[in-house]
Amino acid sequence: MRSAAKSVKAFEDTQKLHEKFGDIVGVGEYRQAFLHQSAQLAPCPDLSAIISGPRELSINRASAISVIYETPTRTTRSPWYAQVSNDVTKISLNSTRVLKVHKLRKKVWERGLGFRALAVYAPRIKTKVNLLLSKIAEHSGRPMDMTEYSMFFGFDVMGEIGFSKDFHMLESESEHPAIKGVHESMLAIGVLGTVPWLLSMISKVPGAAAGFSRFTTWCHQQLQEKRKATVLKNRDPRDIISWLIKSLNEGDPSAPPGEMAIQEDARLLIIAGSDTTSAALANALYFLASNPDTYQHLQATLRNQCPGGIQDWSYEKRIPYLDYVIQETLRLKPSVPGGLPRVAPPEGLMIDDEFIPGGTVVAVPTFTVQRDPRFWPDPNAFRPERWDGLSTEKSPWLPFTRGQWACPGRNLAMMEMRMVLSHIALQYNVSFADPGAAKRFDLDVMDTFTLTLPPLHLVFTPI
Ligand code: HEM
Repeated sequence: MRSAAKSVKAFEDTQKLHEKFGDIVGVGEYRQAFLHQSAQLAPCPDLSAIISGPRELSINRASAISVIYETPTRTTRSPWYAQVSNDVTKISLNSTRVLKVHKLRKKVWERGLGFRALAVYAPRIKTKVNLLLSKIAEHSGRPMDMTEYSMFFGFDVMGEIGFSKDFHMLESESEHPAIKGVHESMLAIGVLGTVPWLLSMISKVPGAAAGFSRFTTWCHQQLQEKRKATVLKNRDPRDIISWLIKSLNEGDPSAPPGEMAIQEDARLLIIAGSDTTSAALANALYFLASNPDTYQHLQATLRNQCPGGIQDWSYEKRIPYLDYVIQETLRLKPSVPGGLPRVAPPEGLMIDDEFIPGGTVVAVPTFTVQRDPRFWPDPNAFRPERWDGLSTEKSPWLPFTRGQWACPGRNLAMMEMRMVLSHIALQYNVSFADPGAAKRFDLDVMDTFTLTLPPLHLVFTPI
C-alpha cells in the first residue's frame, strides 16, 4: 500500500493540467479532458454540452473562491463526502451535505473551538509544547525527525483537548496503535482518489479496514467513558467531545443528530485536528531551516516583541511576522492541498463570464491557486514579508477553506503553531542534518487528502 501511495501526487497533477490547459480543466475520470482554455477561446456558454458522466471541474481563478465557497452559500458538498451515508443522523459534520443541517451542527463545534474554550485548553497544550521542547533538548546537536515528532505532538494535543486522554506519543516516542490505524487507512484514501464509488472499496483493501477499526474502537471507548463521567454544571467543558455531549444532554438543536453522528464526530475531531497541524508545523520548520535569513529575522523579532514566547491564544496576531511565517508555509504547502469539491446549484453558477451548469462538481485547486504567478510574485519563494499589508481573506489563500465550510479549528491550529515555533526560535538554531535529504522532503510528499510527509531530519543547536 505504501509503495502504491508514493505515486500519489494529485495536487501536482492538477497544477500541471492547469499550466497546460488553462484556468478550467476537467478532473477525476476526465482528468485528461481539455474543456476550456481561458483567454484563448471564446467563453463556452454551455459546458454541459461537452461534459458527460461525473462532471468535475477544477477552476483556478481567484474569483471562483467566493462563488464556490463563501456566503451566501450556493454550493453543497460533492458526493465524495457521502461515502459513509447520506443520512444526516449517521454522519459527521464534515460529511454533512445538507446546508441547513450542516450550518446548525457547526455551531457547537464553534463553541468547542472558540476563544473561551481555547483559554481552558491552553495550559494543557503548553504542557505538550514543553514536552516537545524537552525532546528537542535531548536530541540537541543530533538529527531528529521532525515529521515524526510534529505528528506525536499533533496527536497528543488532540487526545488531550479532544477527549482529555493522553496518547503518550511524545513520551513513548512511538505511534499509538489506534493512530497507526488511521495512517494506514489514509494511505488507502490517497490511493483510491476522490471518485466516490471507489471509496466504498476501502473496507476491502487488506490492512486499511483493520487499521481503521482499531481507531474507531478507541474513539468509541473514549466516547462511552466520557458519557459516564459526572458533568459539573456551571463549568465549561474541558474538551471538545464534552461540548458535543453537553449539547446532546441539553437538547441543543446544534447537537449531533443521532448516535452514529456523535460517533463519527468523535473520529472527525482527532483526524481533522492532528495531521493537518502536524504537517503545517513540520513544513514551517522545513522552510525556516531552508531560509536562515528569515529564521534569524524571526528570532530577532521574537526576542524584541515576545521574549517569553507565546503562551496562549491571547497572543493572537501580536507578533505579525510569526503569523506571516505560518501563512507563507500554508500557502506553499497547504496541509489539504487538493481542491475541495462542491456541487453547483440547479440554476448553475457564473464565474466571471463562464456559466457552470447546475450539478457540476467544482473546486478551486488550493495548491495551484496559492502558487499562481498571476497572484503571487515569485510564487515558489518562501517570503513571509510578502504578507505585510496583505489580507488572508482578500488573497487567493484558502488552506482552511472559506465560508460555511471553513475549518472551525483554525484558531486552535494557529495557537499551537505560534506556541511551538516561538519557543523553538527563541531557544535554538536549526539546520538540516543532510542537505540532500532536504530536497527529498520536497519531492517525496504524498497527497492522501492531507499531506503525508517524508522524514525531516533537523539538527537543533542551543543558542
Ligand atoms: C493547520 C491546521 C489545519 C488545517 C490546514 C485545516 C484545514 C481544514 C480544511 C481545508 C477543512 C475543510 C475540509 C472539507 O471541507 O472537506 C477543514 C475542516 C475541518 N477542520 Fe480543520 N484544519 C486544521 C486544523 C484543525 C484543527 C486543529 C481542528 C480541531 C479539531 C480542525 C477541525 C476541523 C473540522 C471539525 C472540520 C470540518 C468542518 C466542517 O465540516 O464544516 N481542523 N480543516
